[in-house]
Amino acid sequence: MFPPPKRWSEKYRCALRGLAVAVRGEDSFWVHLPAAVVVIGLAAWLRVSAVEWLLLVLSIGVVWTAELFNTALEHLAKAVTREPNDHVGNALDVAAAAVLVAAGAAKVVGTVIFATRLFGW
Ligand SMILES: Nc1ncnc2c1ncn2[C@@H]1O[C@H](COP(=O)(O)OP(=O)(O)OP(=O)(O)O)[C@@H](O)[C@H]1O
Repeated sequence: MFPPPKRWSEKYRCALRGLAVAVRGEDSFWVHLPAAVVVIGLAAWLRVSAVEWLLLVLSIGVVWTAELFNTALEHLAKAVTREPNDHVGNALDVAAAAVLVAAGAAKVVGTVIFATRLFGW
């Protein structure tokens, strides 16, 4: 939105628009979204503890946050140049690595919590 919004309600609207832009434009969200639904459903079914709920919600939030920053960088990169550029390439690869790290950590958290409940680890 330009000029930048002054009121908080407009700032929230911008943030929600950003979320919609990212979810609509980025295929990865169509993996993250069902994954989050499955994790929440499984957590409810297995009646995980409050601390486990917090870890799972935090993990989902960290993955989504990383993916949102990654998407933001992709948009910025396209605005800066469409030509091959080593710095742009590195920036995009580092942002993608952030998603990979967050998703890997979330996978470990989910596996440990659910395996403990399902198989009594
Ligand atoms: N301008 C550029 N200069 C150098 N490398 C680039 C550039 N643009 C993209 N790349 C390389 O291509 C990779 C994918 O870029 P980008 O994420 O923008 O593509 P995409 O196909 O839109 O990805 P996604 O499917 O995640 O939206 C980057 O990680 C980077 O390695």
